[in-house]
Order: sequence, then C-alpha cells, then structure tokens
Amino acid sequence: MAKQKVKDEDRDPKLEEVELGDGGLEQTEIETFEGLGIIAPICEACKNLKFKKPTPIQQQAIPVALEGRDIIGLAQTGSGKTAAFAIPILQALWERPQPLFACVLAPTRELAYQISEQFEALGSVIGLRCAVIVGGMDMMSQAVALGKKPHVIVATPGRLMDHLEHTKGFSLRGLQYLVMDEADRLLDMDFGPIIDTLLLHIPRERRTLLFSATMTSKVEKLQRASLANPVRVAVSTKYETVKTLLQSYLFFPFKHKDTYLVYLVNEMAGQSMIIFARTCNDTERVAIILRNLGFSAVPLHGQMSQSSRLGALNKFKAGARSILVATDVAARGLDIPTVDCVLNYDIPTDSKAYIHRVGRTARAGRAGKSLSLVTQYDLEMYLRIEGVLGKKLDEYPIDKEAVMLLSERVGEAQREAINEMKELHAKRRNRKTEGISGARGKRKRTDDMDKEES
Ligand SMILES: Nc1ncnc2c1ncn2[C@@H]1O[C@H](COP(=O)(O)OP(=O)(O)OP(=O)(O)O)[C@@H](O)[C@H]1O
Repeated sequence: MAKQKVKDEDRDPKLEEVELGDGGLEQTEIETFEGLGIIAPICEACKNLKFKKPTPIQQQAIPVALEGRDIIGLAQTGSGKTAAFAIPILQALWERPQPLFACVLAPTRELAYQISEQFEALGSVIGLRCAVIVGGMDMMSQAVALGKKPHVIVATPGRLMDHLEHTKGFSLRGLQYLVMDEADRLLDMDFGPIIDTLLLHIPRERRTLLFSATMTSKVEKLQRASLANPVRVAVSTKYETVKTLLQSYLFFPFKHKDTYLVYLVNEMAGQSMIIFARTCNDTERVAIILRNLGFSAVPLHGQMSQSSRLGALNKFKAGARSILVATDVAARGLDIPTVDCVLNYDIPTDSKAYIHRVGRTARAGRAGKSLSLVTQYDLEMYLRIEGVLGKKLDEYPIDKEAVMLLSERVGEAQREAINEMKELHAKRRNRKTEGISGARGKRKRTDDMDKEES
C-alpha cells in the first residue's frame, strides 16, 4: 500500500511528529486482526461484524495505538476509522480494566450514538459498559448512567461539560484515552473554547487519538488537543474522496432549482438518498415539497427536538423513508450503508463539508454517487471544491426540456409548502413560549453546534 507522504506545506515544524516509515515506525501490511496483535475475543467480535480484514487505516493505526502512541489519523470517509480507535482502546481496557477509561468526543449527537453502537458491538464480549452523554436528552438519567462508572463515555462537548460542572462525583481525572472523532471540526472555532475547558478536567498523562477524513494541519489547532509526540497516520490525502464514488454536477438557473430537484428525485425514485440543504428552513421546505409530490422524505436538522432527530434518522436507516433532507448536522460520520446517492441541493459553504457530505455514500468499499446542484450563485464555491478535489467533475446528463414540464406542478407544491411552513413555525413558537414559562431559568448550552441559520 503506497504510503501517503505528508506534503511539506502540511508538515508542522513546531509539532513533534513521527511519520510511518520514517525509520521510527514500520508500516504494517498485516491482513488479519490476529496479526495486528488483537486478542481473540475482539477478533471474534470483528468476525461477527463481518470485518474480514483490517482496512488500511486500521492496519496502520492499530499497532501504533497499541504501542501507546498519540495519533493523528487521516483516512477517507467510510474507511473504518471508528474501529481503528475503538479496537486498541478495548484491548487496552481488557489489559487494564478501570471505570471511566476512555472518552470519545463527537461533533453531533447522532454520531455519538453511532460510535457507542460500534463500541458495544466490539466490546460487549469483554463486558464493556458504555454511556452516551449528549444534549437534548435527560440530564438525570445520564447522571445515573455515569454513576454506574462506565468504561467508555461517548459525548458531545457541551453536555459533557455540563456533567463535569454539575454532576456530583463525576470526574475524568483517571481518564486513559481521549478520542476526537471528526477532530478538525471539534478543533475549529465553534468547539475550540469548550474543548480548551474540557481539557482542564482531563489528565495530560493520557493517550490522545485524533481522527478525520479532512484533518487540519494548523499547529495552533492541533496544539489545542495537547498531543504528546503524535504519530501522523495518513492513508489518504487531505481532500481525497473514495474511488467508488461517482461525483457529478448540474448547472442551471437558480429560479428552476426546485423543479430540477424534483425531476432528479423522480428519476432516482426508489433509491435511498440524502439531500443536503444549507438551513433548517430549507430542509423543512424541501421535505414538505417532496412529500406533497408523493415522495417519502423526512427532514433532519438542529432545530428539531432530539427525539424527532433520532426518529427521523431511524426511519431513514430502517428504509421507512427513502429520502433524508438534512443540514450539515448529518454531514459528518453518519454510517448508513444503504445510502445510494447524496444530492447537494445547496452547495456547501466549505470544501471540507463537501468531502464529508458525499462521504455518506460509497462507504466500506461500496459504490455510490453524488450530484451537486450548481446555480449562478454557487459557481465560485463549486469551482473551489473542484480545485481541492484536483479534478473537474462530469456534468450530469439531463433533458432540460423534460425538466421544465414539471414546473407547474412544482409551483403548486411550493405554494402548499409555504402555507405548511407558516403553520409549522406557529406551532414551534407556541412550544417555545410554553417551554420558557415551564422551565424558566433552565440552563441552555448549545450542545452540538451545527452551524445552521434559522
Ligand atoms: N475492517 C472492516 N471490514 C469491513 N467493514 C468495516 C471494517 N471496519 C469498519 N467497517 C465498516 O465500514 C463502515 C464505515 O466505518 P466508519 O463509520 O468507522 O467509517 P469512517 O472512516 O469513520 O467514516 P467517516 O469519515 O464518514 O466518519 C461501517 O459500516 C463499519 O462497520
């Protein structure tokens, strides 16, 4: 397997790093989990999960983690980064069992639940106790779960901080492992300050593992995670998408955007797809338009209640809905094997978001396709994305006259959606008013900051 050299401009002179194959650490080409030194019970769990052999990032990262090194791990979306950190942590826990052994931070609540499921699937055989600590769920039941001294905590930063400040007897002073999944997102300006505060509650004599498909190379960001002599394990370059992903774009006038969307959804009817929109409002509006036209669409965004968010995601995962219309709260990490297609209804505001969005399909070696809707207002951002991808994408072949035949019907659905949105907003305003009177003075911390406009 060709080793990806970290480009000089990516090398951090001030950050003491060792790179695989630099004489210090040999690369591994070992084809089995047993060969990586993983204990039989965990190898058994991998087999039960149909992990026939370690993926490249697992081959490279697991031995380094087993040596007790800090890691900066970079690999494409869908390449098994979760197991790459979960397996060595579980092996270390087996060797040195203790409560509150490891803490995994994730930028969104749904991703936190998903990571804990992977830990449970890999660790139940060794008696793992895992707790999920995220916003939008009941603080008291989480405090009870923490009181049971779980081995592994998977958390979003805001709610974890709430418990460190308010839950008696809970501390992370004995923590052995800190993982940041989607690390570049957790180290950016949204989460940075809260990560700084969290790190004051965690011992420096720990192991720190950072993973992402788009790792930052900025020294001050990485230093925020206070890594100790980390090994950079990179099996992809900074903005690499997987080879099994077929990416294309479509260019058309903004005023026809909904008509083109409906045409495409109709053309791909029956396929499981995620449609990304920029704001909560657009997410709701597009889902309503599609539903009014007979498509089974469900919205997912940060202004929904947590139970509605989990409900929407579970309906989509179970195939009860074939279309998930989401903001970037669903862009990173979510692993839904059945997703055939990702549609960028709105072009993302940064190239990293593009990489993560299209990475919701074509995972674990499967094929998938992505299609980005580009209007005259998106051209500059779209060309920047093609720039970081290092290639020009193909234009999606479409019969523009056939599209326009739908414009009248789509116009009706748009008008119906406007009325439904008004009712939805009125309901939400009433709920908020009741909420404020019912829970006056209740502390509200933004937990998983999905940057969305209302
Ligand atoms: N060794 C393996 N063999 C086969 N499948 C695997 C293996 N390791 C992980 N997987 C599966 O691959 C899928 C993607 O894994 P995971 O979600 O950890 O990817 P990721 O690299 O974290 O992706 P993202 O960057 O999007 O977060 C999951 O369904 C996982 O169960």
